[in-house]
Amino acid sequence: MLFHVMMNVHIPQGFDQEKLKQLQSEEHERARELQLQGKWLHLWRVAGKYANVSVFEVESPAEFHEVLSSLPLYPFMEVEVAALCRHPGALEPNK
Ligand SMILES: O=C(O)C[C@H]1C=CC(=O)O1
Repeated sequence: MLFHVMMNVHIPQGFDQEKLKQLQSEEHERARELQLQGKWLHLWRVAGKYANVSVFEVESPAEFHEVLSSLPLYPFMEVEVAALCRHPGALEPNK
């Protein structure tokens, strides 16, 4: 199953900068793992925002939830999700 996700990260004002750096480093490591596992197919920065557009491929909505909530920055994210399916006009079977 494919999921399109928009993640907006909101760090509370005055949040400890060292703790933030640590969380960001853990987040990058987790993102790396998920990309290497083939679950995080696309990861794009939204220009000018602390936000990304991503596409995940997972087995089920339950796995998707597990993956997303495993992200260290998840508690600071506003997330918009759309489940994807193949478009009949798409030229190639795409992921
Ligand atoms: O920077 C972000 O958009 C937040 C998060 C998503 C992947 C990652 O490494 O950090």
